[in-house]
Amino acid sequence: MRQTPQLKSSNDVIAFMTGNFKERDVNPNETILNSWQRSILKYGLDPHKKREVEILTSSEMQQQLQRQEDFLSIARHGVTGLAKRISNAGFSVILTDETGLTLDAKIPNSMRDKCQRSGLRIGAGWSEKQVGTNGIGTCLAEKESIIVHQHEHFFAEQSQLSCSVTPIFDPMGELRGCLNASCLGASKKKENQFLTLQMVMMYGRMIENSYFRQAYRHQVTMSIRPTESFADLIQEQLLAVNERGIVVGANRSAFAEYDSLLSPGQQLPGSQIEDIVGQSIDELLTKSKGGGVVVRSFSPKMLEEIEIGLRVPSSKLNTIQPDSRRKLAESLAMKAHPTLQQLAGEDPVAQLQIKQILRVLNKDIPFLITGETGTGKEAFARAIHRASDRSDGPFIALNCAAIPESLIESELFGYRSGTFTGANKNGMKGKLELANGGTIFLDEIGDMPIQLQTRLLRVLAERETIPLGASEPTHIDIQVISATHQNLQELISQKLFREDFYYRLNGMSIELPNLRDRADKDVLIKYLLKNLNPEQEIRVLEPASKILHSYHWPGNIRQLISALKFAEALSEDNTIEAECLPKDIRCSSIPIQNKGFIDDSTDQSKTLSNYVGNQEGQRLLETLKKYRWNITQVSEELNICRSTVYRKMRKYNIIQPNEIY
Ligand SMILES: Nc1ncnc2c1ncn2[C@@H]1O[C@H](COP(=O)(O)OP(=O)(O)OP(=O)(O)O)[C@@H](O)[C@H]1O
Repeated sequence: MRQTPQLKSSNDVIAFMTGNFKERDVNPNETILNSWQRSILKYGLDPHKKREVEILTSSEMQQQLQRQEDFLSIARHGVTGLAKRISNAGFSVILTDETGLTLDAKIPNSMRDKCQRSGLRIGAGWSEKQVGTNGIGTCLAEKESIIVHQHEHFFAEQSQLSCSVTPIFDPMGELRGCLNASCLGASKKKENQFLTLQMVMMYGRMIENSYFRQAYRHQVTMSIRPTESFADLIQEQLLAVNERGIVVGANRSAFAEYDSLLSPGQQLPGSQIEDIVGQSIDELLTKSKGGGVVVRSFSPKMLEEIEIGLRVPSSKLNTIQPDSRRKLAESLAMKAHPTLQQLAGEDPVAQLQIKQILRVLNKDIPFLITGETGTGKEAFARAIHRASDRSDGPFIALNCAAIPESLIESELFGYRSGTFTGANKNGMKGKLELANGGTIFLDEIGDMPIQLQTRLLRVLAERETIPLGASEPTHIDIQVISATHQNLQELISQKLFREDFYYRLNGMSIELPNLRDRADKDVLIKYLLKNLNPEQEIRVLEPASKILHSYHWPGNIRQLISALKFAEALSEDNTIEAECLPKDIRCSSIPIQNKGFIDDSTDQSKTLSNYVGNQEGQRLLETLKKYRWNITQVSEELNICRSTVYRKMRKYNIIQPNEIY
């Protein structure tokens, strides 16, 4: 095997890369160069060493597929459609998640063995960190459509592949995965792959658009195109509007089309639909007969005639009178975001909380919501906004854990034109400015980098923000709601969270109960089933109800919703039997009500081997919770190694909060 020289300076790295490219007869573009640089410097990879693609075991993959069920069912048609068109030409089609893990693969039969050997298979990990420069990993890192052709791949093992890949974003603009078409032994010319890339991009956009429609299925959505124009799927502009005719969502094409046409300070989300398409929501509903007919209108923004196709989330809208339409639209929107009263259900603790919230509402008091994943922190924040005097203003959410630390600052404060090279030339409004007159929801606040806590603290005290690159501060009037599943007091003691920032955020704290502790599970289940299927009353039979009551619900209400959806789909005669529930819930045998069977009195009793079957799972779950899911501490307490903790967690279907859904 060849030895790679020591690369001490960036000049060494450049010389090393140049040598490799020359040897391979590759003329790399900037994307490939950057990716090679990352592979060497960031991930410490060596192109002269052999590197196989890592494949998950089938049980690990099973878990991943369950977690990604929603994404997969949305993307499936796109993957199959693309495969139908290009598999005869020898292409394999691959769908991955945002980490580069292959979730779905359509491989031409004749090439199955070859492709499997090259790692074109479900369960294969294609991140740059794992295999250096490659179509999938590099597309995910760069968040743009790319071709990685043959010897541009970092490792020789992949140099037979030519990959055309496009990223897939969810309706909130978050990277969700990518769609890839790969072929083995293509012609040497990279240009021959350009058409394939166009096709992949088209199907990628179609997946994003069905994702958009699925996410906004409870809202009116509209597809807009210039009259008489040739239907171009990549260009399909989609908008979602709420019951007051305010744009609440837009797909990539709509953003690209309208954002530059809006007046300074105006943003697409938050705009009145009338300003965009020249008709109010009521006019559109009436003229389209509740969504049945395409409406023609003159767009004051595009300054041309457009056609608007509406999708209205209930067939009832076709038959009712225009003036009652608004009421129905309102009730549909309510369903998408429950009110405070709906959230409280009949849980006495939650009802008391609501009373207290209503007492302090509109008094400029920040709320801090805590609770495990899926307990409804965001739902509560939205309901508080909706109940407040600011309900007509924007509700802007920032998930501090979901975006890289380096981007939080610009997301929050925005920047003015000319601040960064490569950034939007018109600058970007930060979330704080966007939330002006409304509410900002800072989700997973425990993940806010400490230096930004200092900056945000100042903004909240002075009610002024200075975007990056701006000279003048902008006044802001916002309600702040933050949320976390972490113990902020503990973060404070570890010096990871500022105490003064904590007090600034914690005007009133709202601690949401875990689902397993809620006293009104039956009422909640009834409410959720009614939401899932307003037309029919769904009954839950006693054995199924018992399981729903005794399961430990690590994913709380979100997991319950997903279990009920699953059960409803399998139910017959509107009756949910135990067999209709997802297997992991049916088979999870951790009887949480069976308290007291664990003897904690001696140190010896802590050892996991003292417990058998259900008791072992129960003991593990309790220890995990006691140490807030710190696996090292749990392994020490239970006297087992870390990998055994993970293995046992899998065995008992124990899922760490925030790892699910
Ligand atoms: N009390 C409730 N009644 C009915 N539905 C609820 C309730 N609380 C939450 N939900 C629903 O449960 C789902 C998950 O809620 P939400 O996203 O607000 O949880 P979360 O605590 O913010 O989760 P995470 O910490 O993982 O972001 C949403 O669909 C929400 O509408």
